[in-house]
Amino acid sequence: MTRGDWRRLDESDVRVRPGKGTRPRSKRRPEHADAVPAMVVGVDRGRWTCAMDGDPNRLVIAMRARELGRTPVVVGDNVGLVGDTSGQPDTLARIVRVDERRSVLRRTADDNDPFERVVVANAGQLVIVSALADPQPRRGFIDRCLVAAYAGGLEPLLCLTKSDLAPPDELLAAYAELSLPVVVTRSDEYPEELRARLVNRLSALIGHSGVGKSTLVNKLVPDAHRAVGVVSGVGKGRHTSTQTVALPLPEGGWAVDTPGIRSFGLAHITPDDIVGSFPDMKAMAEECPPGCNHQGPPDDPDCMLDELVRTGEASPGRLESLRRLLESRSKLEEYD
Ligand SMILES: Nc1nc2c(ncn2[C@@H]2O[C@H](COP(=O)(O)OP(=O)(O)OP(=O)(O)O)[C@@H](O)[C@H]2O)c(=O)[nH]1
Ligand SMILES: [Zn+2]
Repeated sequence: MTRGDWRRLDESDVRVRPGKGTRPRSKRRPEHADAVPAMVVGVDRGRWTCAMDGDPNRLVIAMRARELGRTPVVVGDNVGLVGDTSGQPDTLARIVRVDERRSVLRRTADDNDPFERVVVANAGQLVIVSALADPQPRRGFIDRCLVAAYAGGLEPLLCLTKSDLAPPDELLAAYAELSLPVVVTRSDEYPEELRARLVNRLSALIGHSGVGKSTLVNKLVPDAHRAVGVVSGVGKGRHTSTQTVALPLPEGGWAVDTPGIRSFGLAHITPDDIVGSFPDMKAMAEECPPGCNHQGPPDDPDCMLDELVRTGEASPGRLESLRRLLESRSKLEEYD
């Protein structure tokens, strides 16, 4: 997603958001025909930092136009801006359009906020950062991240850090059957493979505190602190350490740090939402009885996925891995 082609992934973006069929459009369209495209890279108290044309060097601060009401606008959203888009100090543009999202990462409702919320839009990739030791890896957490990724339309990438402290073999074996890309890093080596996988994409990074996420981000985005500073300067000086921000990668693309996400919204995800991300399973799952949870016998004795193993189209381990994920969807929160 270098500048210029950052919106090309889905041309349908250019349309006004669908789903408002009853409202006459003729009134709104001429007014916003001049709206310029931008990507949201930071949000702070009613102010959105937007990169014009996806260019990290052309940041503009915007408010949400009144006509959008409370339409959520989150990091990664592609928006249309009108008004003062000069980016000069003390100027404010208006967001008049939010394009349809290609993917969504949701966080769970919590005590202060009963609604599940989208925290990152349009990320192509979810980088699940887990240390191999100190802190110990937590399979339950990784599984829940995978479910959130598959259901939200993001490709997962497992990033195992601190390989100087423990070998990755056991975890690699646990996820081998999911054909999931994995990179292994240690802080005394440059994370070359990870860098290559982030170029020209919008990637969200998730991981527990202490796994080495900041260490990685600081290597990948040499001026990360400055970039974050730009965003925090926007909303009257508040600390942004708990904010989700998109950091520009030197070669193009963005890494979205998500320090604010403590758990994922998995409540409304169905087994089919997850199975849909497995091309080799999807078609067969459509042959299952209605309401099949794809767990196999005894709960789902007629699940057709077992057929894939019988015919040798899928390995028993792969089906088992998928079922473990399906199960983790309904498990209690393990992410603190
Ligand atoms: N041995 C070893 N230590 C590492 C490695 N990467 C990071 N650390 C250390 O682990 C600790 C946590 O690293 P951070 O990068 O701050 O971790 P984080 O995930 O950003 O944690 P928060 O800042 O709390 O969100 C620091 O003391 C790092 O020096 C590594 O590859 N090997
Ligand atoms: Zn089934």
